Amino acid sequence: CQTGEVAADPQLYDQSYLSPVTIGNSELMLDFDTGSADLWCFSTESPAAQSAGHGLYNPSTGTELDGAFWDITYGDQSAASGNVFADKVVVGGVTATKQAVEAATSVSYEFTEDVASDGLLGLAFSSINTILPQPQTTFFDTVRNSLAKAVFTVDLKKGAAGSYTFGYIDSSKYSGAITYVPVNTANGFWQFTADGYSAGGSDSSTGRGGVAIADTGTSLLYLPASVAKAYYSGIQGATFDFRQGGYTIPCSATPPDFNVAIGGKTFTVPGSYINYAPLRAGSSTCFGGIQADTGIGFSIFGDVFLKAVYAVFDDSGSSPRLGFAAQ
Ligand SMILES: O=C(CN1CCCCC1)Nc1ccc2c(c1)OCO2
Repeated sequence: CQTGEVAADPQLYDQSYLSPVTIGNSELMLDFDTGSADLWCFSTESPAAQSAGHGLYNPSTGTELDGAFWDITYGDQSAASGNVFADKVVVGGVTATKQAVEAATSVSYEFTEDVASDGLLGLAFSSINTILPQPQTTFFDTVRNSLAKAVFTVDLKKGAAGSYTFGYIDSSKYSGAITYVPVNTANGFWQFTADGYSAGGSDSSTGRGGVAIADTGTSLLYLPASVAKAYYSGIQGATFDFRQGGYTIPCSATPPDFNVAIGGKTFTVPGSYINYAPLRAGSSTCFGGIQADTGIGFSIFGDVFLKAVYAVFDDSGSSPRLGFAAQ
């Protein structure tokens, strides 16, 4: 019965969180992403112009999956593609002896520029793995039956190292009870329904809830346009800046706390988390941590929300469920 824990190191402004993973005989820093289902990394096959500064996987330790290839495009239109090897992958002591490791032969500039990240480790459902002609399992699905309990947990923090655990829930990491809600796996995401939202101390709702996904790979909190609009209407100097691609606020603002009702419980995102980051170094205008989910099709509970809670991704029962507790 395997269990394990690995650190989640925040990158600048908590834009993403990176964790050490041993693949074959190299240790790489990967972005654990509950919003996708591919484990891919920069490799010795990647063009040098794209992989400069990144840790590389050397497929010589693996066994090539003949004829298998992968090609993924994320919601922010970043992309990567390549071929596939079966190799040993170890995360916090939890070992998958033959994990599908997707070696990149091409990546978009967003990944080239993010020199701290050597790739992604997908933790969504294997139904959306992009390997063709035969999709392969995520790391969690590969090791699931060998775990003490078929769960992983997410404990991200603002500006500090958090952790992911596999195979167990750590009661020292949260307060109060864990509130569980059912997950709809039809789209391959950890998808659930949020009941409603409100701002500040008031219980004046900023809007009804809706369909949402828990996504560690997305930095911000994308909500229905009406909820985002109502939230920013309470902040002096807040504006929707279409050139910046979303709501901005004065960096000097103190945004109100943001409350989310899930499973009949209310979880609070401190207002400071929503004063996300200066548009550019030294700017006095900041990008908002809450943005509209217009065009996405569902809300995205990314890191701005997840770093305010302890989250349990539970596939140990008859159907998957998500648990949330106050941190
Ligand atoms: O693409 C992502 C997350 N993605 C995770 C892998 C690394 C690159 C970023 N999130 C996302 C998903 C939907 C979106 C969006 C962003 O912006 C608008 O719609």
